[in-house]
Order: sequence, then C-alpha cells, then structure tokens
Amino acid sequence: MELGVIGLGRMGQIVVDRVCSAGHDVVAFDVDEAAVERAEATGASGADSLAAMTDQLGAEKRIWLMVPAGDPVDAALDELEPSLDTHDIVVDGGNSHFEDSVRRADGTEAAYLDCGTSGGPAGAELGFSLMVGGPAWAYEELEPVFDAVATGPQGHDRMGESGAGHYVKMVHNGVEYALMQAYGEGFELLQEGRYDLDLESVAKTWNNGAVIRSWLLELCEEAFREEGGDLGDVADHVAGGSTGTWTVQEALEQGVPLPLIYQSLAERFASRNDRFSRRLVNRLRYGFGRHEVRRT
Ligand SMILES: NC(=O)C1=CN([C@@H]2O[C@H](COP(=O)(O)OP(=O)(O)OC[C@H]3O[C@@H](n4cnc5c(N)ncnc54)[C@H](O)[C@@H]3O)[C@@H](O)[C@H]2O)C=CC1
Ligand SMILES: O=C(CO)[C@H](O)[C@H](O)COP(=O)(O)O
Repeated sequence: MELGVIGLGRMGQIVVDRVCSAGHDVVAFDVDEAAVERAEATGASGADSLAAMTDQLGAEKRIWLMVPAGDPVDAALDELEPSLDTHDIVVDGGNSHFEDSVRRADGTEAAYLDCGTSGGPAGAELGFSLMVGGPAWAYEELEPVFDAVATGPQGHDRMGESGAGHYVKMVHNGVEYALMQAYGEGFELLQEGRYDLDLESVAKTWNNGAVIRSWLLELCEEAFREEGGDLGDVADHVAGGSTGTWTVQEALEQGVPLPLIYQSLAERFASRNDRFSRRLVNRLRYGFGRHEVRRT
C-alpha cells in the first residue's frame, strides 16, 4: 500500500518508520523541511508541498494526518479537499476533539477515520494502541497500515461511527490523568512520610507482581532512577490539560460523575502559577488567627 503521511514530528515519524518497515511505501510531508529530510532518510519519499504529495499518491489516496490538534488539521484538510474523492481515505491520528472529527467527516468527500493513538514516542518499538472511528470499509481497507502502526492486529480496533475513536481516546486520557495523580499522591506520602525510603526500589518492587504494576509505574521507576528519589530540580508544574478538560466537559454534559479525573485536572491547573485563592487563604489565616503570612 502507498500511504501519505502529513506531520512528521515525534509521532508522525514513528508512523513513517513502522509503515516503511512493514514494506509499504510512504510519501511524507511536513511544513518543516528538516522533518521531511529525516523521513526521507528513513525510507519515505519526501514531498515539498501537499499538492506534490497528492500528485505522488495518484488515485485512491490513503493519507495519515499526524499534526497538532485544532487549526493544523483543518488547514491540511482544506488544502487536501479539492483533490479528494469518495474512494479516498484520510486518517487523523492526532488528539482531535471528537466533535471536530464528526464535523470533518461530514465535510469531506473522502472516508474519514478518527484514530485515537496511545503509546507516545515510546511506542516506536512496540507500536501503538489505535482506537478508530468511521466507515467500516475504510477501516478494513487500511487494516494492513493499522497492523503496522499498532502493536499488531490486537493493537487496533474500530470503536464505531465517526467520532468514536477520538471519543474513546479522550476518555483514555482522562484515565491517564487520574492514574498519574494516584501514583503521584502515593509517592508523595512515601517521600514525606515516616520512613526513609528508596522510591526507585519501591516502584521496582511494586512493578514486580503488585496489584498496581503498570507501564506508568515503570515510568515512575525510570523517573526516580534518572532524577533521584527527590526528583531533583523537576518543577511542580504540569503542562497539557486539553484532553482532560474535554473529558470533564463531556462528563458534565452526560451527567456522569468523574471526581478523580476532575481533581487530577484541577491539580494541573493549580500547579501553574501563584494561585490567588491560596494567597488569599494564606492572608486570611493571619486575619483571623495571626498565623504567619508566608511571603515569597
Ligand atoms: N506526543 C505524544 O505523546 C502523543 C501525541 N499525540 C497527538 O499526535 C499529534 C502529533 O503529536 P506530536 O507528534 O507529538 O507533535 P509534534 O509537535 O512533535 O509534531 C507535529 C508535526 O506536525 C507538523 N505540522 C504542523 N502543522 C502542519 C501542517 N499544516 N502541515 C504539515 N505539517 C504540519 C509540525 O511541523 C511537526 O513536525 C497531536 O495531535 C498529539 O496530540 C497522540 C498521542 C501521543
Ligand atoms: O495523548 C497523549 C498521551 O496519551 C499525549 O501525550 C497528550 O499530549 C497527553 O495529554 P495532555 O497534553 O493533556 O497531558
């Protein structure tokens, strides 16, 4: 099969590598020329524009978008649209909002597959977990590509109609937030608590047979090994947050309580700057109790 890949960053380059390794042909495009050169060095045929890419793909285009969610997806689709037909297939493998994916599926001539991708850059070796939404014929047609990008045939499935893939990925990310928060809190108590513990050793021991073993816990072990048990100069500032926000917004709309995921998201927001509410509470404790006001 011949696949066009648009967006050759951390994730898109892995798509290129895995699809090429599986014996398919890849035509690669990115607005960053250096990224196109990297893809060429790993076996893809580089294109210097979207038009050049679609020309190379010919009839029955199969295209994988791996650009940042939001405007870049619409920008690429707007440019692709004149050359797309009903027998073409476009996959969006990024973290798009599921409602954007439904809108895009309705607005294109091509069959549009929304594909939630999990595994991160670490998935280069193992492959990803892929959650796909959209027309069944297009999913089935692209199964050889999904087999290559995922861990294998078990690493991908069609979740349902348009939007279902990105919907499942959105919820996945909410779960990811809560799991990380739970590990964070447990290790914080161990770090602050009664015993002088080696947290890397705790994580390693838990990873070997404990109920709470997981890949995220292996990443905790790696973090303590590389940064030290006190996490060295790692700041208490957590970036990201859009996918978790969408999860909480959807839960509110559906009337489903998600206190753990909401709290994990709120912890991220709280980590980002001097919280006015905390500063006021700090000052109020002086007001009513003459407790010391902590000042920076
Ligand atoms: N990094 C991660 O752990 C994961 C990321 N994702 C999602 O995958 C998507 C890509 O993520 P990354 O590879 O990490 O981002 P990245 O920032 O490493 O790469 C994005 C690439 O897209 C290119 N690009 C931007 N606009 C473009 C356009 N209009 N046309 C062509 N190329 C364009 C950029 O030059 C860049 O090379 C995002 O939606 C992200 O949320 C999904 C799962 C995991
Ligand atoms: O999808 C992912 C992992 O599964 C990406 O790493 C994503 O960026 C994580 O979300 P956030 O940026 O909100 O932390």
